Amino acid sequence: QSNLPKELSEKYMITKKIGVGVCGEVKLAFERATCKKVALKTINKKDFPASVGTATRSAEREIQILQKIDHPCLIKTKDFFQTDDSYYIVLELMEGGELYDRVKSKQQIKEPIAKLYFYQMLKAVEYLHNNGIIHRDLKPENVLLSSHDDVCIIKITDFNQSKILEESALMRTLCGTPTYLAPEVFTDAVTVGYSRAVDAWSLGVVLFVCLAGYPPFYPNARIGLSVSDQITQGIYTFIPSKWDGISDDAKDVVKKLLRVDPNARLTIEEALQHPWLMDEAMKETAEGIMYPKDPGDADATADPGDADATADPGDATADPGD
Ligand SMILES: N=C(N)N/N=C1\CCCc2cc(NC(=O)c3cc4cccc([N+](=O)[O-])c4[nH]3)ccc21
Repeated sequence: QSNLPKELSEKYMITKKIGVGVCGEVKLAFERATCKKVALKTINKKDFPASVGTATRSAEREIQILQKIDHPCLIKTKDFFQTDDSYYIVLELMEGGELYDRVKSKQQIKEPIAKLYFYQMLKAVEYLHNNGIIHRDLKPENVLLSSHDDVCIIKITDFNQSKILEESALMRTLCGTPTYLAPEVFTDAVTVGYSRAVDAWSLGVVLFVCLAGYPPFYPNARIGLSVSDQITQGIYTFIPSKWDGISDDAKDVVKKLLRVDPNARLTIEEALQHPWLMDEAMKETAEGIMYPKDPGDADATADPGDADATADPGDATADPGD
């Protein structure tokens, strides 16, 4: 093990590599005191945005978010170390690995399972949005599965691109008397504050990939249309051979999330009210694994030591769009 922090190797025995991410790797580790299995994610500091200043700030913002969030479908950090060139984050083990690999190996995920995973993603992103956090990088690589079983907990990870919404100057302006306020300030206000809609779009793409086994937007899907043209024009195809066995309700959710106009796009709340998600059996299963009655069968019993240091939202830079 290259220059690991002493405290880290004293507390954990690090063994084999279990996942390789674009930025750093994930290794299986054992907490020496309890013999409990954990995951150790290493993130090279050089993988954060260029100049040192913002790198540390963006890294600190992510660590802040990771330590503040508390939801069954969001990754929980158990410990944290750093050296000059790397961050070492100890996490709950997610033995099912990335949703990306599950979709790749299964080609298409059965509709009821895709719905169970999608419901959990919606609940996790609903929690983030209610806490003024936008993920901005939702994709199958950032959705982890707690086990190899179809019915399992999913957890969203990687808050590298996340933004914390804070009260904006525009909000303060709109609270004052508008005597001297130009009309465009009001019209602009209608569209600003929709940056969270990007997460709804991304979940639409993730759902499409889980159900169909191929993405809605990809090179040469339409001759002469680049991927970004396909996206900005909202052009994609439900290939019959892949979609024939899938319900119209499922297709309808995808259509309403993949709306180019963010104001017309389903919000997370609206998606949770869509007929496709009005499935009591699925919800019962989901709530049962998210909030197990008997703490014994919790996937990772919360360690009382996991103090959730609440970050002050004012600390981070808000997305100018907000
Ligand atoms: N990039 C960034 N700035 N923040 N990223 C982050 C923030 C810190 C948490 C975090 C965790 C992961 N990934 C895992 O945990 C994980 C992947 C995986 C694959 C197979 C098996 C297991 N497992 O059996 O556990 C796995 N755990 C990927 C990115 C990030």
